[in-house]
Amino acid sequence: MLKIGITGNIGSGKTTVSKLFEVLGIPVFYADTAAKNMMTGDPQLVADIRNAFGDAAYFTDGVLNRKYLANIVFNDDAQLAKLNALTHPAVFRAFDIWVAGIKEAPYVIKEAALLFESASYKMCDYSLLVTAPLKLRIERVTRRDDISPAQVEAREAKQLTQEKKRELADYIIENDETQLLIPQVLKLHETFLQLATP
Ligand SMILES: CC(C)(COP(=O)(O)OP(=O)(O)OC[C@H]1O[C@@H](n2cnc3c(N)ncnc32)[C@H](O)[C@@H]1O)[C@@H](O)C(=O)NCCC(=O)NCCS
Ligand SMILES: Nc1ncnc2c1ncn2[C@@H]1O[C@H](COP(=O)(O)OP(=O)(O)OP(=O)(O)O)[C@@H](O)[C@H]1O
Repeated sequence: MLKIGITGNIGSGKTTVSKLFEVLGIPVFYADTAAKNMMTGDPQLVADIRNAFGDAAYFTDGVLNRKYLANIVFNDDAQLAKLNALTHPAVFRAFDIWVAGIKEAPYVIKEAALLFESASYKMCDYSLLVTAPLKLRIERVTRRDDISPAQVEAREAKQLTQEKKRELADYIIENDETQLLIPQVLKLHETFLQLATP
């Protein structure tokens, strides 16, 4: 099964692009959502996170306290590395299980914020980067989330630069609002269908 990894820096539009591929019938695995599901649903991971970050990482009803955790990890590289070391292996395993369960698709997509940083692109056949200028990405994320521009920039600083990712990516979608997204997605869909044809 052909595997395409979709990534992009914070606010680039990788989830928006992934949803367009879903509309075309392509199964998409959302690594970040999988991570979050396991961070509340996998008892071993929950115990590890409580041990590493304290019981305050969870509300009393078991919901992950994302603000608390974000405040710790996005202000301290060692803490972020600790969280990544706990969550990423679990996400990798979940992706393999998910792919094994897909029977009838020409190709599948893994959407992951940290595709290149976590080396999970090595488990994909091709990578697709969604890009947009930082100013626009900050505007998008502060409009979408309860987060300040400085907090968006702090997260951006924890990710490989967009320029570095341009060098690593096999395909690029420019989501800077000068080009429409849908035609770019349709063109790549055709390319991936051809790549998937034996
Ligand atoms: C720290 C958490 C709780 C903060 O939650 P919050 O709702 O504030 O942010 P959200 O998850 O929506 O992430 C928004 C964006 O932040 C950036 N981001 C998230 N996790 C990371 C990370 N580990 N390193 C760098 N940037 C990150 C990404 O651009 C992401 O798309 C959450 O991001 C998390 O659980 N991260 C660990 C899981 C993970 O590594 N996910 C990344 C892909 S697998
Ligand atoms: N071309 C576009 N035009 C207008 N709004 C857009 C466009 N692309 C994305 N957005 C909006 O910008 C915000 C960020 O997009 P999206 O959530 O897809 O990005 P992301 O890369 O997955 O973000 P994050 O890294 O924060 O998870 C969303 O609110 C989305 O609706």
